[in-house]
Amino acid sequence: MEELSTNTNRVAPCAMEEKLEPEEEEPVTHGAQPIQIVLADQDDHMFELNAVALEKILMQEQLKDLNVVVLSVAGAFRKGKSFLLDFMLRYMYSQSSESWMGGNDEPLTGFSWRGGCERETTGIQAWSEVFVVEKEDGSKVAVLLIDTQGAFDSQSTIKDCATVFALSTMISSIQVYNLSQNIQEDDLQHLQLFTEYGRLAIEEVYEKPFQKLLFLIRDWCYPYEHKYGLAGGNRFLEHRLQVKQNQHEELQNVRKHIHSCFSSIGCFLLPHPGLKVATNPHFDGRLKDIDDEFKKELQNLVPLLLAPENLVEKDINGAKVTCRDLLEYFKAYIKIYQGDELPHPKSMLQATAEANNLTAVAGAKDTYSRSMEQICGGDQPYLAPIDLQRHHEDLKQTSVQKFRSVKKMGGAEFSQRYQEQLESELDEVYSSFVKHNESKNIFYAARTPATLFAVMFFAYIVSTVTGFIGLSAIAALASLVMGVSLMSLCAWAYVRYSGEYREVGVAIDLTAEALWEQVLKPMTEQYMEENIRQTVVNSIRASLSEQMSGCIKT
Ligand SMILES: Nc1nc2c(ncn2[C@@H]2O[C@H](COP(=O)(O)OP(=O)(O)OP(=O)(O)O)[C@@H](O)[C@H]2O)c(=O)[nH]1
Ligand SMILES: [Mg+2]
Repeated sequence: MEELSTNTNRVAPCAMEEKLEPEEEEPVTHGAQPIQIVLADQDDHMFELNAVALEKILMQEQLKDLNVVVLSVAGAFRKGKSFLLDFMLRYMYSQSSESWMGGNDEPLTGFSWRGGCERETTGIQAWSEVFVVEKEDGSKVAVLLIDTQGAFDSQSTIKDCATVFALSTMISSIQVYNLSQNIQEDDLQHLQLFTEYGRLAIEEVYEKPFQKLLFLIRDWCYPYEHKYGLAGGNRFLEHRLQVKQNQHEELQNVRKHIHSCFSSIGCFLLPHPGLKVATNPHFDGRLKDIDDEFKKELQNLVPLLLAPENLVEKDINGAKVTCRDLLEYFKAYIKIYQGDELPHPKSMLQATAEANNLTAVAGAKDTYSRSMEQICGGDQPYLAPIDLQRHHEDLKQTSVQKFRSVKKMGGAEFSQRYQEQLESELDEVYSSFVKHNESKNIFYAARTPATLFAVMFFAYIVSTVTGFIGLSAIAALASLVMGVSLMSLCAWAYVRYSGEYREVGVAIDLTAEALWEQVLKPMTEQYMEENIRQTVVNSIRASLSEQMSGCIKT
């Protein structure tokens, strides 16, 4: 785990040249305000970049070519993210002073924060003032502070939460993962899911796609086990993220994934700020209402992230990113999340239920295919179509029954969709079995040459008769048809023999089939019908005349 140290240095806040509309009427700090750079649409769950506002922040003349440091705070909703960022703002505005935390009676302003159980921040907000910090080597960097929509509120889908978290991880160089009381396994699983969603959007992934991650545990209640602050936090995290030999693969994978995503991971344990902060509706952020222990640790935490020597410049694929570049990256990343190319992250139950149902569909389909293979597979002889259909219906029913008998998550209504999918997939498999079976029918196989022969014979008759009576134009046309049919027949025979030019063979088959279906088959059927009719009429006549002669005799 990386050890961080504190220090102070010169800072010049750089306000936007043009005043931007604040998102809401919130108190402003030093004439600056939070700017909504990513807007969340509540109804269609889409995110939109406010490119104009972001451009105004990042493309200021004195900033655009400076390397950028982006600190973003993300995590579950209502856990004090915006509150913490406002202390960071205080530090950035007055870090030369030891008393950067401000006076005891000063209300806390900046990013909008409040008590209560309903969410406050939506989408992604940036502080309109970008701070220019001179590092120890004399180089200047631009520091941008970002606040994000809290995850897991009652209005956001898992995809919304994943999108905000992934965007925050992708654009930041320092990501603060704000947690409450402990690191639970589901916190790690969500981090894995969300960072994977971010990694998926990056085209070329080098070894570690993201930079610094700080687990910030609020309301830490176990200082007797691991002390407050970075050292205690890092020891605790080391213990939590340890990959052990006898650990279940699932637990190992989460840990390996997190290690593989960030180049530096740390943890800070922050004490509870006191009951006034947590429960008093009139608390407005004054230091006098906050517990001393919390203030002491906060005094250490903020410089660990934002002191000049601790600033981590944003780096993508080994190249430093300037404010101007960051704007372009932001535009590109948001486009990916607006498109359809990425899979939709789902809730654990939904993903598990889908996997259960898909496995049951695959199992049932496999049973059907294996049984059908035994009935009409490659080695089996031709089967009468009516028998084939009967087998299909029986096996389809067995297969659906098998699907229904497998225990699946998600409920009956959910699995009905998969049953329908199974039925339509079975019908598709059946139609390919039908084609395969037909190809074994010698008459079916001979249909193309028979049709071509019939055409040639008919054309020969027409050509001879019309030639004889002097209709030479029609005779020539009939000879041409005969020649084309003969050539088609030769070509078809060659394709069937050699297996080359298969598309020519398919075209000839299709033409012959059309001729068969449209002309020859109706003619044959008509002829057969006529024959049958004639036979029936004759037999009725015969039996009638027999009866009549019997009557006359009696
Ligand atoms: N228990 C506890 N409460 C805190 C802490 N820090 C701030 N709060 C309180 O938590 C409440 C919510 O603070 P916000 O900063 O608005 O929380 P948020 O995480 O930004 O919330 P959303 O914007 O809705 O995601 C406020 O009443 C704060 O006083 C902390 O460390 N522990
Ligand atoms: Mg907030």
